[in-house]
Amino acid sequence: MKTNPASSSLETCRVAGQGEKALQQKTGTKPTQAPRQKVLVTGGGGYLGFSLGSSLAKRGTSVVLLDLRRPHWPLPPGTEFVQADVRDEEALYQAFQGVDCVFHVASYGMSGAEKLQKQQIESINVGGTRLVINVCVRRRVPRLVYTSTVNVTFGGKPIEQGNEDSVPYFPLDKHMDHYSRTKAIADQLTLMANGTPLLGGGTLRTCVLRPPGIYGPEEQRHLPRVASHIKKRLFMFRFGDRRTRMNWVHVQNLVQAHMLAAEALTMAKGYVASGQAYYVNDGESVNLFEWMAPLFEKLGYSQPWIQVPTSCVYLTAAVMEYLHLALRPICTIPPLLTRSEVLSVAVTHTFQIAKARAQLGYAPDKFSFADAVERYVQATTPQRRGFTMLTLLRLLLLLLLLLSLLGLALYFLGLQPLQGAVQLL
Ligand SMILES: NC(=O)c1ccc[n+]([C@@H]2O[C@H](COP(=O)([O-])OP(=O)(O)OC[C@H]3O[C@@H](n4cnc5c(N)ncnc54)[C@H](O)[C@@H]3O)[C@@H](O)[C@H]2O)c1
Repeated sequence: MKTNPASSSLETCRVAGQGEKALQQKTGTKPTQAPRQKVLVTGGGGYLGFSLGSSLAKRGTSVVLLDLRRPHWPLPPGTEFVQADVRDEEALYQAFQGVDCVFHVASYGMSGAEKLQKQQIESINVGGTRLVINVCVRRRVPRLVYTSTVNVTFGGKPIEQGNEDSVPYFPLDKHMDHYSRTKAIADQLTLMANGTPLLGGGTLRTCVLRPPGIYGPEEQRHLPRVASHIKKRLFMFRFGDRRTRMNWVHVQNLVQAHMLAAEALTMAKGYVASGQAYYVNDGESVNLFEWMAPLFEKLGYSQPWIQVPTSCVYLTAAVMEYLHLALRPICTIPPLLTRSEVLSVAVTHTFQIAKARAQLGYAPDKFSFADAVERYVQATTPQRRGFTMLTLLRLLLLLLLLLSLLGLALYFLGLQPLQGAVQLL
């Protein structure tokens, strides 16, 4: 993985707890060498969490990766894996011992079928965050960085070059998916916890980072899913205006932002990030279908060429969501797309990173999506296929399915999903 030259060293960011400082004054002792810093990353088995933990460990920090599941990758030196649930307070209490900074990265329900598991999403994203905050206070962890998302302010209405002051939280009751709603609650809980006194002395300082979609080598969530849809010829369709824009962030840029945010919660940096939110992205706005062009190219498939009205795609997504829920007791049919995913593609939502640049010193490196695709294609067996009769048959079947789903939608759902579609027209 490419190293990040722009990220500054975390060795300088250890903040002695107030009790520790008092002890030094009392005894008149001065530490000759700063003790090794220890941080904990929840969701440390996931893509961002593991990349962050590995980068921190490379800089000499002792890292605890806490996750329900083991990382796919071998643990690098300086890291320790703790298998635990962020909803298990006792497990968190054990794991947070001696930790200086918690990066709360774990979350659930971001994409695909997970998106519809409401209870699970709520208990992990909201309940888990509450416990993480409580245990920081009980364990005297002075810094907490929360990985939020742009979805806390984006709910399907256009946002162009929004910033932390210009765009308010999207109303909680209007969010189209539970993931975004619960991330918004967790984002606010984290910011509200800023300034909480720690048990036994000191103050908890918190901040939140709001990234858009994450990409990079070996990314597991978006790229393989989209690639599999492309290989099944489901991405012959495109929708949305060609002028629609969104941001992306390379994992290493996001790692850089997390490290800088942790540093900016220290006295050395005047606690500048204390209680602050930051949008973080690569500093570029792109159209999704143009941005994904290298993926089609490298997989050997043609670009999506059939333009479908967004309202049709939205309706189909609504039907697929309802079907998924209705059939759940019998079988699992993961929705190809959810309504909020359709809106993410079809509605412009771009954000400035000026605040992160100015306050954190964030300076995104230039990365290309094509490189991530190259790595993905090398790791999988590319299968180039021609436009055969079988493909044509599949396409016809798909069109038939879309039409039947539309019919079903009109029949069963009445006007509710139609209203959303009409707004899009
Ligand atoms: N991937 C994106 O495009 C994207 C975009 C915006 C924001 N984010 C945010 O970035 C963070 C990391 O995303 P990622 O792409 O690395 O996701 P990921 O799914 O790879 O990682 C999340 C990790 O959280 C773990 N987890 C889930 N429930 C848990 C629980 N109860 N206890 C402990 N661990 C649990 C999962 O096992 C997983 O390893 C998340 O907070 C996400 O909301 C991601």
